[in-house]
Amino acid sequence: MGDDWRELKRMDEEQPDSDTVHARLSWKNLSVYVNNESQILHDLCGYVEPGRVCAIMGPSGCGKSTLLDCLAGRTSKNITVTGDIRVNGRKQKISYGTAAYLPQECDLLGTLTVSETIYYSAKLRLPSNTSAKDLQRIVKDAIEQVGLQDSVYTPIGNWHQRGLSGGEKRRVSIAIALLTRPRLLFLDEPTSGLDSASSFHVVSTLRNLGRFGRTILCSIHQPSSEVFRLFETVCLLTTGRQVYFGNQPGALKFFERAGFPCPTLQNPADHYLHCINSDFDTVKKSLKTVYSLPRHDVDLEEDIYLPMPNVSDVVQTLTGAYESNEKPAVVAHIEEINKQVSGFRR
Ligand SMILES: Nc1ncnc2c1ncn2[C@@H]1O[C@H](COP(=O)(O)OP(=O)(O)OP(=O)(O)O)[C@@H](O)[C@H]1O
Repeated sequence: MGDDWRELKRMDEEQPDSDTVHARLSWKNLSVYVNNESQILHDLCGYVEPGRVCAIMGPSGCGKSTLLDCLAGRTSKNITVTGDIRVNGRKQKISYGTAAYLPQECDLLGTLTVSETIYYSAKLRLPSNTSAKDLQRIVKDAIEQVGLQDSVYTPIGNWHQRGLSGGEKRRVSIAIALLTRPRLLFLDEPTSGLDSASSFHVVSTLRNLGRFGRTILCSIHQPSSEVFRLFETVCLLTTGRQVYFGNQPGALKFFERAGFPCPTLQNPADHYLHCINSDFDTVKKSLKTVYSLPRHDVDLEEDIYLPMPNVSDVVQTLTGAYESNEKPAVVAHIEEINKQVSGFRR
């Protein structure tokens, strides 16, 4: 921790307002192996520009957290990463304070209030010589950035004391992550377990943080259409392979061109996940058995439940279309931004 603090102090001295220093993150030919044997991510490419919020989406087990962990530089020992990960055009280890990582579950003390929680976290995370005035200012900024000004005296809450809602607790965790003024923010499923309104509030908060020039990446499971629209960039994975990477409206065109247009009035995120989630093949198999049984009073219309061809065929078509039509442009863009930023001071 001592080194981390020194690093943070150095950053503060060198970059008095690190909020204004931007981080362009890119990854190319990124593959990940477990125990040097089985491959769980295959040749992924992508980038996130400052001010943008990128959603990593895909079915359970497709590698969302693994990708996030690799990019944040926090993989476990049995994982081998190959490929090229760059921040502002340079291969570099992401240092303390430059990036913050929010795991799915963040433990907060239920008896403390919002301001106490953030204040004590600031005392622990910031250099020990931070003045009381600066500490107060940083805490106040963090609270304001996540929109918790009206709840500063509310206890976090626990099983026997009523407190914040799930979405508000998630925003407290985001505020804590902001204390070191990170330029890169990684969040593992920040909306898991939240209802659609709270999810919308959390992702809107992230979008707002993007306005300060932060580069934000988060994995997300099944966003509502309102939440999905808040993401500027989408990274769609299935079984560790890239199905789509690019801007969010572009995904609609990509699926349409590949022969799987999103039905009118359907949430695009649901449609994409339906197309690439192989669990649907298993469901179809079991439903076929149900359909073969004599029907009673329930009039099941098979077309409603089984509108798509086999997911494995769809995935093959989509990954092929991505490789040949989209990926070259993604790679060219990565090379372009890395060329541009390599001359900048990071
Ligand atoms: N350290 C590890 N050792 C062994 N297997 C791993 C390791 N990390 C990830 N995996 C495997 O890699 C695959 C992808 O896991 P990952 O957690 O990245 O998926 P995910 O998309 O985040 O899933 P979920 O949405 O369920 O959280 C899974 O099959 C998982 O078991």
